[in-house]
Amino acid sequence: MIALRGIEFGYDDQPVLAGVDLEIEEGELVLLAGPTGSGKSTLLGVVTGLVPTYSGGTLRGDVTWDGESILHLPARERAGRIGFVGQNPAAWFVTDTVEEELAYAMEQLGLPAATMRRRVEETLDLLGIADLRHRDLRTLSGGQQQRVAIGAVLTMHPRLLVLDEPTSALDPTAAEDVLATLTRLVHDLGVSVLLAEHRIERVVPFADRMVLVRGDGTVEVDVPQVVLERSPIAPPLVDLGRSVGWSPLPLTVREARRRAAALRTPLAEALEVPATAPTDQPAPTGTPVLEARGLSVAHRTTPVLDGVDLALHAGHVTALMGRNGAGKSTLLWTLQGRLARVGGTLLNAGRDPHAVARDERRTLTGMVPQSAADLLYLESVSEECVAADAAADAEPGTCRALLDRLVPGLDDESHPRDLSEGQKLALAVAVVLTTRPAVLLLDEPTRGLDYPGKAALSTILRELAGEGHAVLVATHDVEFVALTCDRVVVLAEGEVVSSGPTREVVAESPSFAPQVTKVLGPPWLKVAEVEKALQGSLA
Ligand SMILES: Nc1ncnc2c1ncn2[C@@H]1O[C@H](COP(=O)(O)OP(=O)(O)OP(=O)(O)O)[C@@H](O)[C@H]1O
Ligand SMILES: Nc1ncnc2c1ncn2[C@@H]1O[C@H](COP(=O)(O)OP(=O)(O)OP(=O)(O)O)[C@@H](O)[C@H]1O
Repeated sequence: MIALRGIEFGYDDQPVLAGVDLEIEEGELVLLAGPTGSGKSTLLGVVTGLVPTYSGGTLRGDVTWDGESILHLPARERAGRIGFVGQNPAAWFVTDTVEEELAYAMEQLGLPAATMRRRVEETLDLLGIADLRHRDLRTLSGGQQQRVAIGAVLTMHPRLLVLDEPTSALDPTAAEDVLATLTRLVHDLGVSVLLAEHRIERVVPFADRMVLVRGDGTVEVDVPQVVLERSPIAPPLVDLGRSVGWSPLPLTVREARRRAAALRTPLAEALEVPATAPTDQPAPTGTPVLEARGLSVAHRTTPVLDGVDLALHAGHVTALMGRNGAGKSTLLWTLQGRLARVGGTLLNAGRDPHAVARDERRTLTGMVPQSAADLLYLESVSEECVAADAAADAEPGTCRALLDRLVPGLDDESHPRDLSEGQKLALAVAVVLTTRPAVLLLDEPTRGLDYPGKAALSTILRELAGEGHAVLVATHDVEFVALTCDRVVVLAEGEVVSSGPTREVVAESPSFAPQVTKVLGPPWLKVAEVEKALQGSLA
């Protein structure tokens, strides 16, 4: 259906894509993966036509649709057949309400009113957003926005859907629902899907083929099984498979569980030995750094948080999880002090953050917001880093060193606006971490980060905790939680519905359990724990 031939693309003297050939057939779901900043969004842009029209840069090669070149067909004329949802869907909204947004693209195509009406209704149901239909787009949570954006392109019935990290803001259940919906379109209607994603554990089970963009701008294209044999980008299941020598590699939890039978005895034995059994941080004791009691918060007249109790202790990393729209971002901004509450008490180091002046709040609490790029306002990576060091009175080079751990080797002179999403996020995280606040709040800090980047963030947060900081991470990334967090607090409809040690909370929940727990059962959470236990039992 669509074919890329000999695609080369770059900015001035910086090559991004170096000779990409790719064909996508009708009714195929193709997963695009690769390191942060490797060129995934760029490749999607070549397909939609947004690159090079809006990106600048030089493009060589050809793009054909049913055999005819569309290289010079502008993006808006490709839009009827190629539907695109970008990494930051809210930035693309053109109307005010959910219903208007779903109808907008069809109006542009001049479809009859009755058709539009029917497709809006179908789409609201397909994506489970019927109750949001009259809502103002600006008041939606991140995950709600992502679903509306996907719905808005589906109404056009495109033959090819191009999606950039479509599940990054979705809770695990919503992500599975959206992927199941896409798969149904692929199987039943012959729609094709090209989808870039970092959390490939979510997509691999649905993918027909996988494209790995290597760091040098070339690609490897094959079935996921083959690409993952050697890929530096691999989900925990594949890491586990490689570690214990499974071949072929299992791609689904179900396959892995069958293979895992042989591990049960040695793992059970390892549990009996203190040196090889997984251990948890002892439960926090003493006075918390930050304590909220009975917090209630409303957006205008709509109650969002209802009687939330939460305590953050020095030395601990806590995860805040829960469905899209549960109130996680609202809670973080309330703890930070920006949002007013209608009830309850809140103390950070003995003070009420809402009552302190805005500038001083920043010294009490570090906050990486969901749209992390909002924190970046200077002209280059190095200016951001130098300013962050100066503002925090940190040793020169501190921010840059943090950044290099998250995404190595960014050019000092790059403009933050030109960074990939993951690079922007890493820079914003580095800027906030440089101030080393006693309390650190992060809202979905793994979007756009590859597995090595996430592992580095995990290590950095553990180090900060080790030095006595208190950290709270709102996230849907169950694998990151398993790797990083001691405790988990789950919100549902503005109330805390469960909280406790990570191992207990996620083991009890089919949607929050990481892959290792799903395959091996509790108490196993991480590949490293399994490796340690098996080495111990062989020794
Ligand atoms: N306008 C620009 N000028 C110079 N370099 C750019 C520009 N836009 C993007 N880049 C660079 O091109 C490379 C590819 O970016 P792209 O957004 O395609 O990466 P990605 O693989 O999608 O990353 P992520 O995983 O973070 O989403 C990055 O190194 C980025 O810094
Ligand atoms: N300004 C606003 N006016 C009205 N309702 C709002 C406003 N901002 C947020 N909401 C609603 O409050 C609820 C909680 O939103 P919040 O962003 O805190 O959720 P979340 O748990 O962070 O969601 P996600 O996981 O999707 O990011 C949602 O139903 C959201 O639609």
